[in-house]
Amino acid sequence: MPARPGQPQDTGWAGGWPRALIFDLDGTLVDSAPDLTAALDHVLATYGRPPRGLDEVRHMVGDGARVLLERGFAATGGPPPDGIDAAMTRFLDYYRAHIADHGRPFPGVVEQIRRARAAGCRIAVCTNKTTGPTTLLLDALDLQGLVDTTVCGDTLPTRKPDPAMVSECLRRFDVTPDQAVMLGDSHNDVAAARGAGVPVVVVTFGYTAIPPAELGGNALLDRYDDLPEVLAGMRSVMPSEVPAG
Ligand SMILES: O=C(O)COP(=O)(O)O
Ligand SMILES: [Mg+2]
Repeated sequence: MPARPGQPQDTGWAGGWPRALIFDLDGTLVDSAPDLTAALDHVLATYGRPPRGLDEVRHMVGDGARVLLERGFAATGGPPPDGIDAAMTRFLDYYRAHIADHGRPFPGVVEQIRRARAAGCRIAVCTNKTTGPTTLLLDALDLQGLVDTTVCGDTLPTRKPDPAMVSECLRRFDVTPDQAVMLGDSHNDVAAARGAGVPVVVVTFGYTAIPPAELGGNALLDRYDDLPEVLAGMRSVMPSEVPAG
């Protein structure tokens, strides 16, 4: 809403919450690495390759399943003999059947989403995962009802780190970049958010191989219980909070 002369600018934040929170999925909203590891190691085993295990696989997540598979094969002797598409089919067959055997929303995130929604904030999921597994995962964890829109790795021609997916979330919610906050765990999230002009909170419990503090986010989040405090700190330094006129 444009500010009237002499009135403070309406930034759209209400009750300490922005108008939109844009969540990355793997490593930010859901601790999905154990199921992704099981699926990757299952596929590798069918090719006689050794498992990679959770500690290694968690750092391979964030660029979509195909890249995860490519990384898994690269670490075990090279591409699959029948091609990556055949391996992808095996991966998706297994992953769909075991989408949330172990995966859970990170502690506290559901409560914070409920609080944000009660204050009128809308929730987007912005993930490089494709739409099929994303929908299955959100359904399996009863998150679908808490999410207003999802923009997935196959929604647009480009994926994160390109900013288009984040801009698409803003467009769907009809909000400006400073009325939204992105939460992510990787370089891809920070680059996409920054490219779209959206401030970004980096969670410190995600899957990045780069130390979270070095990703260049606006703030770090160690646990979801701290989210209101972290947002309050970010809001106090946002230029749009300076009263207009
Ligand atoms: O690598 C993936 O499958 C997607 O990862 P993201 O949810 O962190 O974007
Ligand atoms: Mg992620």
